[in-house]
Amino acid sequence: MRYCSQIAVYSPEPEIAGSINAPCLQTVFNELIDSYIENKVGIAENLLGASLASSLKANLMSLLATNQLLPAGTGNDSAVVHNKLYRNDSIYWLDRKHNDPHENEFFDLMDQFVEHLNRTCYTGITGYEFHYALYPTGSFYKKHFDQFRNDSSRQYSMIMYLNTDWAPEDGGELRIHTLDYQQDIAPTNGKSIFFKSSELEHEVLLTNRPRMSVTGWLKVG
Ligand SMILES: O=C(O)CCC(=O)C(=O)O
Ligand SMILES: [Fe+2]
Repeated sequence: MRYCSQIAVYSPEPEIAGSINAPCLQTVFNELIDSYIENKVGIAENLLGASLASSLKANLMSLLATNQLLPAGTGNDSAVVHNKLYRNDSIYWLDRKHNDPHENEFFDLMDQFVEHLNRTCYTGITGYEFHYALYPTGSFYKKHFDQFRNDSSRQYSMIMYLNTDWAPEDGGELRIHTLDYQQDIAPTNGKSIFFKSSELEHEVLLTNRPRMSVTGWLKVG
C-alpha cells in the first residue's frame, strides 16, 4: 500500500518487458516517490545519470554563451513580475521542438516517470513544463510556493542539479521550510528533488558559485 497525496493506493510493480533499463529506473523512481511520501521532499541521487546530466549542463553553458538565457520572473503569464530582490536566476524552457537529442532524452525519462507515478499513485498528471536555470554567483530565490494563487495546475515540483564538485562553502542550498523543521539540500550533480507544489515553502540560499539545474512542474488540466 502506498500513500500519495493523502490517497491510499495499491501499487503493483509489473515487470516492463523489452527494456533492459526498466527495473533499474523503476528503483530510482520509487526512491524518489517513497522518500517524498516519508519526508514531504523526495530525493534520488541517480535519476538523470552522469551522461545526461553532463549533456544538459553543456546545453546550459552554450545557452549562456549565446545569450539565450532570460531573467526569470515570478507569477504566471498574466502577471509576471521581474524583481531581482526576490529571485535573480536566468532560465530557458526545454522543448521537444528544439530537436535536441539530450532534451528529448530528458523528456523520454520524464514521460516514463509520469507514467510510473500515475500508475502507482493515481496522480492523474497530464502534462509538464521544464526549464534550465542558472543562478550566477551571488544570486538566490527567496521563500515561495511553486503553485500560483490563480492557477492550481502545478501539482509536483521537480529539480535536477547539474553541479559537479559542489562543496559546502559554495552555498546555494535548497532550503525547505515546514512548521516543524528546516532542511537544507546541497545542489550536487545528478541529485533530483520532488515535492508537492502547493505544500512546501522553499528558497534557494545565496550561491557562491554559478549554480545550474533543470527545474519543472508536473501538471493537471
Ligand atoms: O533550484 C532550486 O533548488 C529551487 C528552484 C525553485 O524553487 C524554483 O525554480 O521554483
Ligand atoms: Fe520553487
